[in-house]
Amino acid sequence: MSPRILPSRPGPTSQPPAVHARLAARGLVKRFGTTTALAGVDVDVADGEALAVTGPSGSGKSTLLHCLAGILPADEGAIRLRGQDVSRLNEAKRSLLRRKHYGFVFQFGQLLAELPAEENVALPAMLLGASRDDATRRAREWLGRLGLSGMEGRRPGELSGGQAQRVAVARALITGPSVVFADEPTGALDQATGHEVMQILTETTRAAGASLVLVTHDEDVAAWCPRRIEVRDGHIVSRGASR
Ligand SMILES: Nc1ncnc2c1ncn2[C@@H]1O[C@H](COP(=O)(O)OP(=O)(O)OP(=O)(O)O)[C@@H](O)[C@H]1O
Repeated sequence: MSPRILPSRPGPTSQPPAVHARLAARGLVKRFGTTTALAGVDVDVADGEALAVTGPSGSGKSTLLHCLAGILPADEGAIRLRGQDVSRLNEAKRSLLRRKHYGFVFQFGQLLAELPAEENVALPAMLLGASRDDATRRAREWLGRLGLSGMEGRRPGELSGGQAQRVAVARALITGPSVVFADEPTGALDQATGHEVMQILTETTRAAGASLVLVTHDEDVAAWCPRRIEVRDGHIVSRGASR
């Protein structure tokens, strides 16, 4: 079935999402009751690019990430992933979309506390049908690549904050995602550890051929991405190269 060109309910802009972009959104609107968190946002994410989304607290950064990643359905607007319309999927299909095509790194809490690092990393691969043996082998490879050899059996509580975020990066990349979404991935870390995690996140994401969408309020963290957009009151107020 060929994808629809236009959104069923167009947002404030009339342009359809760019077909050439890996991920493209047009006219995204998201309301929570009387609060308009996104007021008609257009975003393109190119193949393999790293894009920072900056802005003050409450500006709509996380809401934008959640809508782009299919965690939340937008109220209006259209989103295409590799040219395919993913705007109007139901929760079950959005869940499958996230599992198959996206990886996630959050500030903290995405690792399951009761599972050792290698099982945390292996889990997304198993959810996509890999056998336990295959998923565990791949998880160990990823943990080795991220400098965590010897720590495969440790639970998240037995890892430092920076080590736990490396596990989260491995977990995000094990399924070979198209796009990695990171929301304040260094928010719980000191500056030096945050720097280390950003280096690993940007390098491994690029090497894996995934695009990266990074939400942060921190200018130094945003600077790891070549391009950035700034959100204020649910609008994009600037677009350009990071410093
Ligand atoms: N689930 C929700 N229910 C009600 N209002 C919400 C919800 N999520 C976000 N909002 C509101 O939407 C607006 C944008 O919130 P959002 O979390 O996207 O901002 P943010 O830029 O990521 O902020 P921060 O940097 O503090 O995390 C805010 O006014 C917020 O209060």
